[in-house]
Amino acid sequence: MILNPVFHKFSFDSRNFKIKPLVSRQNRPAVVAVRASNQNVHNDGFVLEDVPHLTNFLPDLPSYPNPLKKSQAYAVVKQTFVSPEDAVAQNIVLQKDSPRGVHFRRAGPREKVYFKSDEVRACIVTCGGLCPGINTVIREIVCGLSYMYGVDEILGIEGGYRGFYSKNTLTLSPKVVNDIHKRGGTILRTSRGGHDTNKIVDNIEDRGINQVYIIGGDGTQKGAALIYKEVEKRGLQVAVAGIPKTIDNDIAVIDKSFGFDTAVEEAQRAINAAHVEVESVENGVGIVKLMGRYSGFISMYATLASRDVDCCLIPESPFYLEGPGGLFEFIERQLKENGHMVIVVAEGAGQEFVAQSMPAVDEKDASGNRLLLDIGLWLTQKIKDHFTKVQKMMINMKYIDPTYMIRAIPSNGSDNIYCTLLAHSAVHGAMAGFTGFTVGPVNSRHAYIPIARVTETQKTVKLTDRMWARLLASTNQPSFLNCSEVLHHQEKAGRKTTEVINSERTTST
Ligand SMILES: Nc1ncnc2c1ncn2[C@@H]1O[C@H](COP(=O)(O)OP(=O)(O)OP(=O)(O)O)[C@@H](O)[C@H]1O
Ligand SMILES: O=P(O)(O)OC[C@H]1O[C@](O)(CO)[C@@H](O)[C@@H]1O
Ligand SMILES: [Mg+2]
Repeated sequence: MILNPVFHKFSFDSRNFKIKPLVSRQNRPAVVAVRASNQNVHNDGFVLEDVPHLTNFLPDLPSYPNPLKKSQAYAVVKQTFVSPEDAVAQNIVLQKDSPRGVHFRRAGPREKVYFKSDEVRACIVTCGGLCPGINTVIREIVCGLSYMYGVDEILGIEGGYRGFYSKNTLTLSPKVVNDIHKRGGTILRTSRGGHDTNKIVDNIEDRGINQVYIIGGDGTQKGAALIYKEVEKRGLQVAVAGIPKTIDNDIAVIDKSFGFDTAVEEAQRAINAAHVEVESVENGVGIVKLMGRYSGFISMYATLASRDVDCCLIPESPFYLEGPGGLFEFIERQLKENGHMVIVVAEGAGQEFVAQSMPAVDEKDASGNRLLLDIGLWLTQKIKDHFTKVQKMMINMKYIDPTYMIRAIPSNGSDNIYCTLLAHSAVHGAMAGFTGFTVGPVNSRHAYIPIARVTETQKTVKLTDRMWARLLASTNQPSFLNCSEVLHHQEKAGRKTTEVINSERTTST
């Protein structure tokens, strides 16, 4: 496991159960002793990967009783505050003798806060691509700060990171954000590129901002980590909270990113349209392209949800067209047996094929992300050419690219609830003085996670996990790989990524 210096390691004192700092030995993970039975102290490998706190660099910061104590919303809650000892386990499937492993601090309100409500000046910024639910997160940060903590100074930074120094701010209040969850996109607007840490932190200082809520994907979270470090260097009382956003669901550690379920649901409409089209003609072949740069999660889940998909192609699983076990052979068989078929392809799949048939282009967006070649159009043409020219067989090809339509819709009910939990967790964390953290559910429990932990690797579909096997079993498509090739591919794709992800999730769901 890779440990970053910003990780703070603590141990549980087995007698009074106070968390106390543990001296780090050459940056090795903290292995601590806890009382496993009333007599024996076991070294059972409990590790808490904690997030920074403002008092780490501002030790004299005063604290105050949490105003939630007086909140009508929490008036009858049995346990308003999360115990400081509560931790969320990263691995919940264990064997009798396995070490207890990595834990994160449980998210939620704390007994003490490190900001007086009338001294909070918060800001919210959204960066990177769109995703359903961003407006809901904005709404719930604003309402959460206002209704739970009595904060009334909340600024919206317009147009992503560069908005800190190149745009005016919006004043946000519960009234302003009341209806925004019904709209797709982000009312604050977004951008790629333009992250200048010093200029951003200068601006934070100039505006007297002391809580920064940053909604965005892996790139955004890397930017948030730099902002946190600069804030710490300057010794500012500024809490930096990251809220992970990505439609690709490629953020490590957390169970799932918000908007993902909405995207999978919306993808059903495109898949259904493709199915209706190809079912109604002779030799109909439908292709639906879905988002997913490096991770095929939307495609995999949309396929599993649909049952009208005959073949799903994702970036993690190399495929081939010709010969035994190839895509053409499978299409031919499906057409002979059913008269039609539907293929779902993730936009990042088969990029190496498309690149071979095009003059070399290596374009990047403003954030430095490689721009993808259009696998959907390429595949459509290849299939058409093969069946009409080589097989002398007429096929009816229908290509649907709903990618931006899926990303631009408002979030569904369950994502809205999820967004509320994320926003509230971020607000409670910042008010409690935590900083340099990302929030998110780990095994269904919301946790504060060190930012570096979610940016050190991207989550991808593991071909060796049971979920991909379930998909193959459901579609009965070719796997395109035998077992040894899968492992070889995983190795080529980056041993580190595989190892880290495997160590994050040792169990297959
Ligand atoms: N390594 C980095 N360090 C600092 N800032 C970064 C870094 N990578 C990206 N950013 C900044 O984060 C913002 C968003 O990054 P990016 O465009 O990669 O989207 P993202 O947050 O990864 O979201 P998504 O990929 O889901 O659309 C941009 O303003 C970019 O400048
Ligand atoms: O909005 P842009 O810059 O076209 O980016 C599209 C990319 O953004 C993502 O939606 C991630 O946010 C990817 O799935 C997609 O490749
Ligand atoms: Mg990204």
